[in-house]
Order: sequence, then structure tokens, then C-alpha cells
Amino acid sequence: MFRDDLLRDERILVTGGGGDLGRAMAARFLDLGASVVLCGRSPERLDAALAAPAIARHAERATALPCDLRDPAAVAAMMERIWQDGPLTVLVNNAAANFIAQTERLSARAADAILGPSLHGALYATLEAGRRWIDAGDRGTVLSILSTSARTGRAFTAPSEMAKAGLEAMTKSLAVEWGPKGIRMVAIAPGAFETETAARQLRPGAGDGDEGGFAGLAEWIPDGRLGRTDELADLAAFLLSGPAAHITGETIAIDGGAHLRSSGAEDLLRWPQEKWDAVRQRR
Ligand SMILES: CCCCCCCCCCC/C=C/C(=O)SCCNC(=O)CCNC(=O)[C@H](O)C(C)(C)COP(=O)(O)OP(=O)(O)OC[C@H]1O[C@@H](n2cnc3c(N)ncnc32)[C@H](O)[C@@H]1OP(=O)(O)O
Ligand SMILES: NC(=O)C1=CN([C@@H]2O[C@H](COP(=O)(O)OP(=O)(O)OC[C@H]3O[C@@H](n4cnc5c(N)ncnc54)[C@H](OP(=O)(O)O)[C@@H]3O)[C@@H](O)[C@H]2O)C=CC1
Repeated sequence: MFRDDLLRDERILVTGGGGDLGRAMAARFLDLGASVVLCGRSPERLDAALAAPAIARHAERATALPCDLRDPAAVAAMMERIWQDGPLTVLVNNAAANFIAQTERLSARAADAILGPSLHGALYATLEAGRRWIDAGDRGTVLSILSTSARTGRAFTAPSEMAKAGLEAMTKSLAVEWGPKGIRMVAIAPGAFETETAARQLRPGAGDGDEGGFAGLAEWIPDGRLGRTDELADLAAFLLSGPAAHITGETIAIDGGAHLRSSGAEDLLRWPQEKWDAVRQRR
């Protein structure tokens, strides 16, 4: 589909690179010639990502740095370390946290557990990369992974929707402010992709024969299926490539048209209180 050297000149930081979608994007960027740095909190998850065959076969161009994006000093230190080996050309804001809950029962700590990495962490990383690009007169691109719910809102995941809508506002605002400085801001809004964490956090089984997972969502999706990680990775690669140079401030949805029909909370809106109580107890 793409030329093998499409991203040859790119050096890309993928936050949450130990997670399913981050890992899939990193592998695709490596296939297309880029150098990639992965970050996340868990060194074990990062090591597992580096050892995965799709990444390990490009080992000379893949590295990882543990970093908790909720800590601005840790983000600054990570960027300093990365820049010691040369500038990034691309930041992919992919790391996030999310879980379903009745919003009125969220503690302040629970809300911050979601807003911290998903909104603040992405902003800290964008500021650290952006100011380095601007100071050096370098070009750069920020790709943020949002969610279709930045457009629709979604019941029972309000803090995550607030974070993703905030990142969409950042994408549009900085496209204008930083565009003249050579920085491009783009975003992808995925619909449902059955990654291990998303299925566990967003559709936990609640007993009584309910297996959980995303399978039941497909009936709401106009093309009848969930997204595939390779489709997301290809869209990301295109948005980072030369042919996309005139696209900025834009968010592309990849969801089979699902958000035009539903925010994806129809099943949750029918849950009885006992089911919410059961899920809350099992967390
Ligand atoms: C028609 C179809 C349309 C399409 C539908 C699409 C549907 C999919 C849309 C998906 C959009 C986005 C998805 C994602 O982002 S998936 C990625 C999820 N990945 C992660 O969450 C990874 C990171 N996760 C974590 O780090 C943790 O799971 C956690 C989020 C819990 C944060 O961990 P942390 O260690 O920081 O937090 P603590 O365990 O210390 O807890 C902090 C407080 O939060 C409370 N808490 C934790 N879990 C829950 C819960 N499940 N419910 C309520 N409250 C929770 C916890 O009790 C702490 O609060 P207190 O101290 O007050 O008790
Ligand atoms: N799967 C889906 O259906 C959808 C996903 N998305 C978005 O796609 C992106 C990837 O999701 P997905 O691959 O499914 O989820 P994962 O949970 O697999 O990936 C999220 C990654 O973020 C990292 N992370 C979380 N908190 C922090 C933190 N404080 N500092 C650094 N890293 C952190 C986690 O690593 P660690 O725990 O090691 O820190 C994890 O690897 C997210 O932005 C998500 O919101 C959007 C719509 C739908």
C-alpha cells in the first residue's frame, strides 16, 4: 500500500507504546523506515513490545523509555534524554486511561486517574516537543489518538470524553498557532478496536453469563465489525507522511460510521443498578 521508505526520515515517539494500538502503530512506522521510541509506565510492557517479532525485526531502530506522563518533570527528563540522540520529528499522543463507571460515583482520584495521562500527559509531551522544535526552527508533527466520543460524548466515561475533546481542541488551536512555525497537528478518532485493555476496562463481564468484551458492539456499527489495528496503523502512517503535509488541525474518524448512529453506550444505558454494583465491587 505504501512505499517501503515512506517514513524513512522520521523519528517518532509513541506514548503508551507498550499497549496494543501503540505497539501496532510503532511496528508499522518501523516497517516504513522510521526510528521509534516507545514510552509507558511499565518497563515490563515496554520490554514485551520491543521483543514482539514485528518490532524486534527492526531492533536497531526501536528503543523504549519508561515514563509516567502524569509527572511533568518526568516528561521533561524523557524528552531531554531523547533529544540527546537527536530531535524527534513526530510525537504520537497515544497513552490514555479509561474505565466505565456511574459518573456520580467517581471520586476525585478516579477522575484524575483518567485525566492525568489522557489529557495532562499528552499536553506535557506536546509542550516539551513543541518548544524544542520551535527553538531549533525544526519542523514537527503531533498526532493525537482521540476517540469518536470526542464528537458525541459518551455516558459512563465522561472524564475520558472530556480528555479527548480537550485534545481535539489542542489539535485545532495549535494547528493555527504553531502552523507558521512548521508544526502540523493531526488526530485520529478510533471507534471500537478490541484491544485487551479497552475490552477489560470498558466492557468488564459482570457475572450471570455476561462474558464482557466488545463483541456486542458490532451490531451498532454500520459496516458490521470492529476496527482492525492494522487499519489504524495505516491511517496513522499516512497522516505522518509527505502526502499528508497539507492536512492540519483535522481529526479523522475510523469507526465504520458507528458514531453517526450511536455513541456506543446503548447497552450500558440498560444496565440495572445491580450490574453496576457488581462491576464496581470486582474492580
Ligand atoms: C457503536 C459502537 C461505537 C464505538 C464504541 C467505542 C467504545 C470504545 C471507546 C474507547 C475509548 C477509549 C478507550 C481507552 O482509552 S482504552 C485504554 C484503556 N487503557 C487503560 O486504562 C490503561 C491504563 N489504565 C490504568 O492505569 C488503570 O486501569 C487505571 C485507569 C485504573 C488507573 O490506574 P492508577 O494506578 O492510576 O489508579 P488506581 O488504581 O490507584 O485508582 C485511582 C482511583 O480510581 C478509582 N478507580 C479505579 N478503577 C475504577 C473503576 N473501574 N471504577 C471506579 N473507580 C475506579 C480507584 O478506586 C481510585 O480512587 P479512590 O482512591 O478514590 O478509591
Ligand atoms: N481500543 C479502543 O477501542 C480505543 C482506543 N482509543 C485510544 O487509543 C489509545 C490506545 O488504546 P489501547 O491500545 O486500546 O489501550 P492500552 O491500554 O493498550 O494502551 C494505553 C497505554 O497507555 C499507557 N499509559 C497509561 N497511563 C500512562 C501514564 N501515566 N504514563 C505513560 N503511559 C501511560 C499504558 O501503559 P502503562 O500502563 O505501562 O503505563 C498503555 O500501554 C488510547 O488513547 C485510547 O484512548 C480510542 C478509541 C477506541
